[in-house]
Amino acid sequence: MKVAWAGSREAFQVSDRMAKLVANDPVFEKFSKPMLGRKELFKNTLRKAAYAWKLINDLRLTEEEAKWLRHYIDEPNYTDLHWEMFVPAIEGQGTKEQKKKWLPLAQTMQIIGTYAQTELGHGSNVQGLETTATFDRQTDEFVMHSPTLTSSKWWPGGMAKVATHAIVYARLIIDGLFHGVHGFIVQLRSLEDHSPLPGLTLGDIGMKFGHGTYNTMDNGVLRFDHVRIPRNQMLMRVSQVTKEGKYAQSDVPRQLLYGTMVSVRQTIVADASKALSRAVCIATRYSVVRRQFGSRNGGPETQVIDYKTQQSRLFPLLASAYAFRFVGEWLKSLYIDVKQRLEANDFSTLPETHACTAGLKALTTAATADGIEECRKLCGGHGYLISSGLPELFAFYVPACSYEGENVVMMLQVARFLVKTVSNLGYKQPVGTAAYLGRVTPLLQNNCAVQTAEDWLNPDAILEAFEARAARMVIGCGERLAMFENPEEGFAELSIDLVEASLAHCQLITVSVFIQKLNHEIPGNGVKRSLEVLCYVYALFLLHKHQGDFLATGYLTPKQASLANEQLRTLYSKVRPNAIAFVDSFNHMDHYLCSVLGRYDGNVYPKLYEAAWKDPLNDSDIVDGIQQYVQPILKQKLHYAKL
Ligand SMILES: CCCCCCCCCCCCCCCCCCCCCCCCCCC/C=C/C(=O)SCCNC(=O)CCNC(=O)[C@H](O)C(C)(C)COP(=O)(O)OP(=O)(O)OC[C@H]1O[C@@H](n2cnc3c(N)ncnc32)[C@H](O)[C@@H]1OP(=O)(O)O
Ligand SMILES: Cc1cc2nc3c(=O)[nH]c(=O)nc-3n(C[C@H](O)[C@H](O)[C@H](O)COP(=O)(O)OP(=O)(O)OC[C@H]3O[C@@H](n4cnc5c(N)ncnc54)[C@H](O)[C@@H]3O)c2cc1C
Repeated sequence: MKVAWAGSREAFQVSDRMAKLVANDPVFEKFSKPMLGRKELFKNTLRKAAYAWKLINDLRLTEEEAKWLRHYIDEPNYTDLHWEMFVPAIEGQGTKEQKKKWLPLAQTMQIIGTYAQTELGHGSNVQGLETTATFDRQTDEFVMHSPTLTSSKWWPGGMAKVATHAIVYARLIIDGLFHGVHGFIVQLRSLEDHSPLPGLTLGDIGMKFGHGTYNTMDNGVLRFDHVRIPRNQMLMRVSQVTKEGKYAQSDVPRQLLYGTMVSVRQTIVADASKALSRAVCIATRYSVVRRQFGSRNGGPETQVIDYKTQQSRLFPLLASAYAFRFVGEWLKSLYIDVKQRLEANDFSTLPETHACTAGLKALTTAATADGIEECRKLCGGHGYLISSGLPELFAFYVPACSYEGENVVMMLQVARFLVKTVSNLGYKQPVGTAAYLGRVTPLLQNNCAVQTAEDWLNPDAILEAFEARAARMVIGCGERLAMFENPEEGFAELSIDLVEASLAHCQLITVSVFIQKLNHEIPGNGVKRSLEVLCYVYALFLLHKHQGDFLATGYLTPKQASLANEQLRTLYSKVRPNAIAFVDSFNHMDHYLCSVLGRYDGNVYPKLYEAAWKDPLNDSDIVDGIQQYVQPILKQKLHYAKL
């Protein structure tokens, strides 16, 4: 199962080696992070990043190994933006000459970059950005300027204190004419003494949710006061500005400007399973150790994992972790394919890839953030302790619902893709993830054939149910949209239904990828049978959670929906004996989990007790402030005492 989770034996070996490297190195200790002040926390992260970079070079780690190293160090930091956004932006949007100049500098970290798109006033609406880049023909330069307070760049990671360069998104203006938003490479700091360059105001935007997690990152604010950059620092693969100030667009579609976001959204989907599996591992191990009620004749109480209600909250999350792992793997291969096509100027699959990355980013991050919080509650009161590992994990993870495309805004992008697909049905056969929309007649006419709970243990029945639900919701939206004279007004009016239809479409993708995985790629019958159980749990849990959709679209009868639920209960009993094996297969080491509740050895109570004594308040019996503020209250005799 470890191999099935990792993807291959080699992948398992690489990640396992890096997990051990990090766990065994005291530099990467992280238990004390929540006790550190902001400055210490930040400096500590700088130190770890420098040490990690040295390790990567000294040990000549491959890119794959370096990624795992970063993963297990488990600390958001400036290098994330450098590697995940700055470098890909140059790769995807730079010309050959620009790549030749900038990539070697970036890849050796002689310059450190960030991605400065969001502003104080606009994040989701990229076309609404206000920063200007005005071409000056006399000097062959762009003048970067922040004309309003709301045009201040706001949020870019690593920008406040570390980055030497940024890809800045700004409105291109030539001779007073606006030519849309474009990316520009801008130097922010001196490479000699790291001071901000003239004309720039740079700072940190302040503390964020949670303590020891995202505050390791210096998310920044940046303002320009007529800062000049050479013309050749506009990223010019999509559009070019000549020395004479002529604006030209190549055959490359404008959407490629958004390409870096496609790349990172794919990474975010691949990472969702890592965060969810971590929370599920903690909650499952603890649920086996924790006992409440049910003692008979003085015997042990019941392990909380044996309560059906606990199983009904925990096991769907366990199954979701596996589902997200497989859909992440699948999306990565889709992305690698589109990347190769884009390099060869084939843009045909970009719209579908955009819809998949946007929609799956929204689906997986929302479910993972909610799932981590559910795991915290599954651990009862102890889940609220920092030492459980869950509060900090939640604080670290939850901004994924907002960054890289706010989740609802992303689902609306999927909706645009689906509406377009449906309106083209007469003359263009849909392919890939939308292929089912080409079979609307049977999907709208045939109803579910399930008659017994056993009938639900059938991938074809499940797939057809998810296809019919999604098709009926999407087509229904299409029909209602057609009644509006103004399509944009209709889209806004129906946006709630459109978001629900997009979610149904994305859930269909996750379910079908899980089923595909079982059909083709699982080594070993035992592993395959166990994963089948999880696949059914995932699908039937979604069916139960969204049974309103399945019933309202008329595909299922109430009886069939309740048979699905009956089957789900039976499936929980099949998951139970393997629950610990399922979470051990994630191969999360104690160092990575950083949780006294999720320890591999199950030695929870002594370690929980021990962790409490490490709190600085326990350094002495009488702490600072007691004598000054508590003792006087105890000793005073005021009139309230008489009441
Ligand atoms: C201490 C430890 C140290 C470790 C040290 C290690 C050392 C070094 C290690 C080296 C090793 C290397 C590896 C390191 C790896 C590190 C791993 C790190 C893992 C972390 C991964 C996660 C990173 C997360 C970081 C988070 C930071 C966050 C960043 C951000 O948030 S950036 C800002 C993001 N902003 C948004 O997403 C904005 C959202 N808005 C939009 O996208 C758009 O405005 C819109 C789409 C909503 C609307 O667009 P528009 O107004 O143009 O309108 P439309 O008409 O809707 O669209 C037009 C048209 O375009 C199509 N379209 C839209 N978007 C896209 C797209 N993206 N792609 C393609 N097409 C698109 C749309 O469909 C329309 O098409 P059409 O006209 O209909 O055809
Ligand atoms: C931790 C973190 C790190 C970040 N790092 C970076 C970075 O490195 N670089 C960078 O450039 N940015 C970064 N960002 C910014 C991030 O990309 C934006 O916050 C994100 O894109 C959301 O945009 P917004 O803040 O404008 O939200 P808004 O769009 O203002 O969202 C507010 C609400 O309005 C709703 N809404 C907005 N538009 C619509 C619509 N059309 N229809 C219906 N509802 C709508 C949303 O659903 C949401 O509920 C980061 C953010 C965070 C939290």
